[in-house]
Amino acid sequence: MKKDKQILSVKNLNISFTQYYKGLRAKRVNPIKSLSVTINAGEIMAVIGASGSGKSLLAHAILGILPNNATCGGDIIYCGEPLTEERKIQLRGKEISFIPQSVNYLDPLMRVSEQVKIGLPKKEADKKQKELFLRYGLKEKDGALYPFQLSGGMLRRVLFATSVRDNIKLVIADEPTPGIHPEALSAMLNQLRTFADDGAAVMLITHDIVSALTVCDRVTVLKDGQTIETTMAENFSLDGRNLKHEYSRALWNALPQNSFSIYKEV
Ligand SMILES: Nc1ncnc2c1ncn2[C@@H]1O[C@H](COP(=O)(O)OP(=O)(O)OP(=O)(O)O)[C@@H](O)[C@H]1O
Repeated sequence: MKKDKQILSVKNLNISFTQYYKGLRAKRVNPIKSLSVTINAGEIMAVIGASGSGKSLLAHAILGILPNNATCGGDIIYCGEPLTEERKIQLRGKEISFIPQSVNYLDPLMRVSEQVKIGLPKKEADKKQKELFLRYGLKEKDGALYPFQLSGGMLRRVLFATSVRDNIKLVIADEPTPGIHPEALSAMLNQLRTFADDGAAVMLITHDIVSALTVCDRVTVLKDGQTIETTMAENFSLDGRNLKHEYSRALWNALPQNSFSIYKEV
């Protein structure tokens, strides 16, 4: 895929909710007012902002998973065409990959190895699932477990592994890395870079801007449901301090780059 081609363009997104109380329409709230972001092929865009600024709602609007009481305005263009609700359903889990913030997206009644296989070509599913387990430090025996039997950090890795598929054009990663081991962090950030290097557009929603700056190309800042800044990662500064320059390079150098030596089965 040609790099620099625009994959995603969100223009003037507006989301409001009708809230009900005891079955009666009570009031409308409008947390997303005018939010715009574009992401090109080959690019990782970090989306940051305070809690409640609208990061997850942006992701959910793109993916078509807003609740029924939401009204959504503005334009979402994907590969040059409007991303209709029907196309969202068709492309989700195929061309459009989602790494959700909540581990509740995992099926509580399905063994984790089966969940990692969903959407993989049948012939290669077993082999690929084993590769993904190795890459994200999951042990073979973890595969036989159900989500409630895994630790929080392990669940994050399972969620991440379910997002790695062939032919992905857009990745929406909503806070994929909280509370995980440095080796898993390194593997996940490397995977996001690989998605982009293979031509995908990647949206990385996060509060961990120092980690994000190790891999992202640009940063979009949201405040109260609006885009207030989009800048190159190299130039991003907070209170006058250039974070990439001062911290992210050091973090990247400190992260383990050998995948999961300590997890390998003996
Ligand atoms: N179903 C809903 N009904 C009413 N308001 C909602 C609904 N879902 C989200 N909101 C509101 O929209 C705002 C943005 O929520 P969102 O989840 O996008 O925040 P966020 O930036 O992802 O926060 P965090 O960093 O804490 O995950 C919040 O004020 C939230 O309360």
